[in-house]
Amino acid sequence: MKILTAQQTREADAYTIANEPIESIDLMERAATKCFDWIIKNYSSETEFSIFCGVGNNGGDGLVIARLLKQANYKVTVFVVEFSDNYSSDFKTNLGRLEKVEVNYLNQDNSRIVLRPNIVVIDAIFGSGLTRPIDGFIAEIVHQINKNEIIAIDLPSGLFAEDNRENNFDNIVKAKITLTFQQPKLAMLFPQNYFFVGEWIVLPIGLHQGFIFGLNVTNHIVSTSDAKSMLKPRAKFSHKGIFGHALLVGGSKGKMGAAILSAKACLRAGVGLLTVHLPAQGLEIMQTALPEAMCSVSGENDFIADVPDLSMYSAIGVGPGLGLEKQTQNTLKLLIQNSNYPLVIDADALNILAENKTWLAFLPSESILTPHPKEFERLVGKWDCDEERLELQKQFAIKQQVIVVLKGANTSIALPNGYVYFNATGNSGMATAGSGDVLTGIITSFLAQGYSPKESAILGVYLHGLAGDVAKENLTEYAMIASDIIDAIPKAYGWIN
Ligand SMILES: NC(=O)C1=CN([C@@H]2O[C@H](COP(=O)(O)OP(=O)(O)OC[C@H]3O[C@@H](n4cnc5c(N)ncnc54)[C@H](OP(=O)(O)O)[C@@H]3O)[C@@H](O)[C@H]2O)[C@@H](O)CC1
Ligand SMILES: [K+]
Repeated sequence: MKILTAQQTREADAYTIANEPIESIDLMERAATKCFDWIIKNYSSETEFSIFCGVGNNGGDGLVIARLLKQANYKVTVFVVEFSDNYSSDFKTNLGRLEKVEVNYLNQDNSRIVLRPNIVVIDAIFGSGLTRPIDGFIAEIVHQINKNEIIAIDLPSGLFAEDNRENNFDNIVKAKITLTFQQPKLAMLFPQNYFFVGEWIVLPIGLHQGFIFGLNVTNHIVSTSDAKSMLKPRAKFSHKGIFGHALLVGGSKGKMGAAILSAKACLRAGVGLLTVHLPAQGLEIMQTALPEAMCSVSGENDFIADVPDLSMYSAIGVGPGLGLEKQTQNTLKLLIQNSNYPLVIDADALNILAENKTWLAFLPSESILTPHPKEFERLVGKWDCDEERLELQKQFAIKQQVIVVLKGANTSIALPNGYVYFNATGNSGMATAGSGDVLTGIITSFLAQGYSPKESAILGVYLHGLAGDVAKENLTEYAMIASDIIDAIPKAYGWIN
């Protein structure tokens, strides 16, 4: 699904109004009704709401929600934040339609409000029309409402939809929930903004699909239907050769578990055959822990010191538990030089690359690098904010012609053409030892099965997160461990299929 900028959203609104066609006031009614429907499903009729409305169209949404909640017998008070006397036309119309609701006007001379702690605030002060950081009396209002539970409409007021580098973070609404129209905004996907956005929920409002289809957009969010459309059916009359032969290179003394987790995830994700290249001491461990995997054994006992014959494999993943021995580093160099197709590179393999940046130029194009933020920092240096981090990620992917999977909440996947796909599955329980090794196994599995590098990265990250969500349902995010993510892969497949 495309992530439109605020400007593109305005264009999509205008195009929808002109070509659906629908009156602007009716589109507002449709959007706000979606919010109302969500609110009444999630808040009992005992709830008391204070709705803070600006005088633009975000405020107009707030007024429609106030009217509908009042009609449904909720207790509702409206506060109009008069930042301008230039009311939008749809705001004016909806103010006229409001009946039997107390309306208070707040401005420069009168910005005092008293809110009891149990009141739920609906924030409709600013949406996508914000043009500068909030200050003055509006900032005072924001500070006061921030003490209460807040549902933000479209965006938390004060947060820009994309870039917040110039913003004043003291004066932004801190929502518990953000009900956002049509698609998440880029700023909602940055971990730094979680504090303001809370949990975001997308409410489709029927913007013109043909118009959105034609837009050139670089940022995307992976939806369930995107994942479904990528997943290939498994033919009835198939044999294991059809589903590829993956090679995983990993393991060292004390870190053999990482190779096992990766290997098991690779098999669970559906690869036909798997060989793991291991230090000699890993042979018995792997054969006992995972009889389905074949082993190729390095000459050294404690670490990997040579590259196996690569001719029979359809994909290679390297890194889990690899260690940083000098001979292992040379092995990685040879692997990079000798591989004719993209590699999946993780963990210690990334750390070795960070120490030997000249090797980056030799990576097979469309190789998939899967760093967590600290590993990415070792590759590209420090950043000040999430906007800058995303820029660095895109630039790195374009310059090296690789795919960068930057792991974290809303893992982002940057492609060699600069396009970025954000993932929305997964949860904090996945921040646990071995979770990354599982991801490497899954992505390598998809590559070996004949998925393109782009599909392997996007689908791999999606399935990994979804398996984490399945595991969370059964085990809570406190208690789950990496093996649980692997065990949940079958059910996660069931959710996509
Ligand atoms: N039909 C549609 O299009 C639909 C739109 N929808 C809804 O409309 C929302 C967008 O509405 P919008 O464009 O009216 O912008 P909104 O955020 O309400 O405010 C704009 C006003 O704020 C002002 N202003 C900005 N920053 C300021 C500041 N720091 N301090 C003070 N003032 C400031 C700015 O003034 P200016 O910058 O011109 O001085 C302008 O007057 C969108 O988020 C969604 O909720 C949905 O109903 C679906 C259908
Ligand atoms: K808002």
